[in-house]
Amino acid sequence: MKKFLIIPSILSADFCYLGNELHKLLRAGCQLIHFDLMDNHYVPNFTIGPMILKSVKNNNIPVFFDVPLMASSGDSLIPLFADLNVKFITIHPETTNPLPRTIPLIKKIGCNVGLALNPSTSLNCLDYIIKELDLILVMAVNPGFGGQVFLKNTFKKIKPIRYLINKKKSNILLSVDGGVNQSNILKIIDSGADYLVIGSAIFNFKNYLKTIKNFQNIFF
Ligand SMILES: O=C(CO)[C@H](O)[C@H](O)COP(=O)(O)O
Ligand SMILES: [Co+2]
Repeated sequence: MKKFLIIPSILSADFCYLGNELHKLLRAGCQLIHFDLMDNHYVPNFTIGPMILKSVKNNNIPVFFDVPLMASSGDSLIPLFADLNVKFITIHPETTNPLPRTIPLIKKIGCNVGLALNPSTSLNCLDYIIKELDLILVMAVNPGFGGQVFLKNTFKKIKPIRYLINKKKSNILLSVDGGVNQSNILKIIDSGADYLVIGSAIFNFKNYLKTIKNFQNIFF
């Protein structure tokens, strides 16, 4: 059976009870949490920033974060995430300096490097940079909102990336984000995803433990 990990996308959580939401996810076995930073400029929505992660850390909630920077001034935000239990900082190539200048900023603060590919972003941007990456985040929706429909063309992107990673015998993780649910998760895993980022198909249900177990039992 292929190994995969469910990564809850906190965008769909109830922010009034964020600590409680994180504890519920921990009880459901999720330690890595996807935290989209949105600036209402690069994407037409606004979320939360590093202050919240600081509060999570100060309250000793033992989670780690994958932080996609959906923000126009992506580079200037990177240092703000140092020492906040951030495992991956994931950048959109459209938002940064040339990637060879941005990637060292992420490594400097001890985080792993993720690259996000929007539905319209070509795979060509991987050519010169793939060996610097720890994670490729394939966006299956246009970034900005939870609860959108998975774009079927995404499969045409997941498969060649998986092929490329395997060909290079690389450990890069392949993550898929947007519109993942019970009816498409199996096909997404079969196409080669390691991480499944899931928002509404977890948070729309009361019992996260049961919902996440149902996703994990998909092979049985
Ligand atoms: O990056 C995102 C939106 O830009 C979210 O992570 C993504 O949409 C997850 O939510 P859902 O599973 O509800 O689609
Ligand atoms: Co996301």
